[in-house]
Amino acid sequence: MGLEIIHPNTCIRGCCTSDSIPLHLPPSSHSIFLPIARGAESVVYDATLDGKRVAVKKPVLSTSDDINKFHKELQLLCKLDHEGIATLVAAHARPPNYMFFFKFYEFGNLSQKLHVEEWSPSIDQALMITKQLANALQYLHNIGIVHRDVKPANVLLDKSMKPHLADFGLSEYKQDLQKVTVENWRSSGKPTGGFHKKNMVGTLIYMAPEVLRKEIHTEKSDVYSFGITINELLTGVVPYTDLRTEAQAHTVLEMNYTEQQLTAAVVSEGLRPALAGTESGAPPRLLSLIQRCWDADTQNRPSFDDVVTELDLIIANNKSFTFEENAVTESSSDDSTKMVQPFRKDVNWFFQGENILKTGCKSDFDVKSWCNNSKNGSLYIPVLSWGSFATCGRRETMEDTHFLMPRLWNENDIHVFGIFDGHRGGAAAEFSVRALPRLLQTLDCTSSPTDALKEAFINTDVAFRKELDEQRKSKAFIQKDYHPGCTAITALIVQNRLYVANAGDCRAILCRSGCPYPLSKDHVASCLEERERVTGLGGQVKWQLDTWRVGRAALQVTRSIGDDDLKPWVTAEPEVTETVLSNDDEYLVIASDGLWDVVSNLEVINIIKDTVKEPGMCSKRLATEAAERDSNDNITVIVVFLRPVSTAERIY
Ligand SMILES: Nc1ncnc2c1ncn2[C@@H]1O[C@H](COP(=O)(O)OP(=O)(O)OP(=O)(O)O)[C@@H](O)[C@H]1O
Ligand SMILES: [Mn+2]
Ligand SMILES: [Mn+2]
Repeated sequence: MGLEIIHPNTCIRGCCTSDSIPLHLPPSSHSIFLPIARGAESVVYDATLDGKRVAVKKPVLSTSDDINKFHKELQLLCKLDHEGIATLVAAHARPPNYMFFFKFYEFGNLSQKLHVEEWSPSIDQALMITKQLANALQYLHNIGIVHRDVKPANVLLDKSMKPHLADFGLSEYKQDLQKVTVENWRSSGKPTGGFHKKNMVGTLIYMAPEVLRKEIHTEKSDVYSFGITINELLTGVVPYTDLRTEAQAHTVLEMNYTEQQLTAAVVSEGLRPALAGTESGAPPRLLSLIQRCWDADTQNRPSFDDVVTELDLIIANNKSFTFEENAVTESSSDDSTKMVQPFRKDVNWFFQGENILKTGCKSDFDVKSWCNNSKNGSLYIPVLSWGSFATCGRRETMEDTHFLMPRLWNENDIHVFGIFDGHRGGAAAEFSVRALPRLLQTLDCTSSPTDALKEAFINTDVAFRKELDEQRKSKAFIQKDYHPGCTAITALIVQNRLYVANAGDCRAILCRSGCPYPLSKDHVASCLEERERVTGLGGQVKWQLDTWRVGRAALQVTRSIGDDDLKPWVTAEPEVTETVLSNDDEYLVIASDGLWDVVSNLEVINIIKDTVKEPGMCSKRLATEAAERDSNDNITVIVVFLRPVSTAERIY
């Protein structure tokens, strides 16, 4: 910053000083714009300082305690200098304005990224974030500071997805912890007041048992919160909702802990969030590190020095895993290679799908050609909100996957959503959920949306089968009769037009003027048209057991990605419908057959009618209903509202 430091560079009281960070600023140096977040104790604004974008944190100062707290936080921030910690670039610490100026972190906080944007990091990204965060905490602990509020909402991400630990509002020096803990709990004597209200609510799920028991907070309490945070990063699941991994969807959905019950369970029953599975691509050593971090006994938790050492080993092994995935495994006496061995037979299909475009990724596609740019102001543009819910239901494994990609290409009026329902294993669904949206974004500029969707489906199928073939050839433990596949449905919204591409028996419907309006047709062998298409191509369809089925594999669906033993009959070419949206269109429901098997189109509309009008809640309600009706399949539901919903309808 070219900002001049005005001497003496101190706060009004003289207790905060810095050689490099300006502590009072001329009013002309900065402009403050809209708030980006309202925290419990501050409002954070988008702002510029000396021409550069910054985030300004203005604490709510209502008592003299609040002002003391501001000075304490500033003193502390002036001492910190680490790339894994949000950088304070300036402060203003004189009445009437008390403000912190931070470097602006473009990608917001990790909690938003995971749960609002539903970002799911690759294992390499997750490991990078884990390592940087551990480095930052190691640095803090080594200079004698305990953060005390480690959680995804306090991890800010920059453009390259590097994490920066923020929010030192609760931090303390180690030597002061005992005193502070006692004071804090004493002042929380009032049932709703003080520390309890401010510092407990919202962060409860990251708090270590000793903190919940109101015993002394130590630096090991940060280790616990770190463990919970990293597990959340790997699973994408908010702690204790555990929804993606539970077998009995309906009982879990109704399991609604009160804060007290949760506290009791964490403290005395050792309850923890569901640990990430190896299907997340996480090395088993990382999973066991997480468990050690959240051990009930502080003595069993590693220090951050230990965490960092262990992470270095895990990352080194992970590299050899991802780069040598196809290599022949040779026996080796090296200990670290042995750890990796059990992993090599599991191909990470998410990862394979993600890497589809490593080479030849061109993006000269001018998507604007899809939009109607006429000055005609009467063009109807739906206002979207979206949510999803996925559960494995009564099955033991989850073979459904889905993605939500609103504002594709950063275009306000282009959005894509999709569901993949795997069969004969999850590989095709895992591969496709990453590959298809990527392929869609790199098509050449002449395609119409309909053709682009068709091409994306077909290219995904070709790429998946090619990858499978390569895995087979490289003797990567894949059996000869392994022919995974998945059905796929994708809804693309471009301004007022909705395109639904479907291959298989997922389904999308629109609620138009209160009635269900189908947007896709199920491709199953019991449908005469499809049966004729398959036999026309020389494929076999036979009545077996209870229904029509295709080929030796006896597949019920007639279109899919993968299923290479049934190509070309079971084609990946989707049928695409185009619908012009108007103000009559309320919402879109896309789901895997786990829902449609037991809930009809009309019932879906009726269920949403008496559910809180929030898309995530509606999705969950539909999936719960299907689970309760004994759907014996995985269930994935996406709900997209196409009109703004009034607050009254939301709260209800
Ligand atoms: N430098 C920054 N760049 C971008 N966004 C930021 C920045 N600092 C804060 N934010 C946003 O503001 C939110 C609140 O910031 P912070 O946690 O520092 O405030 P707080 O009032 O202490 O919040 P809490 O309610 O967690 O106590 C962050 O979660 C983040 O979304
Ligand atoms: Mn915060
Ligand atoms: Mn805070």
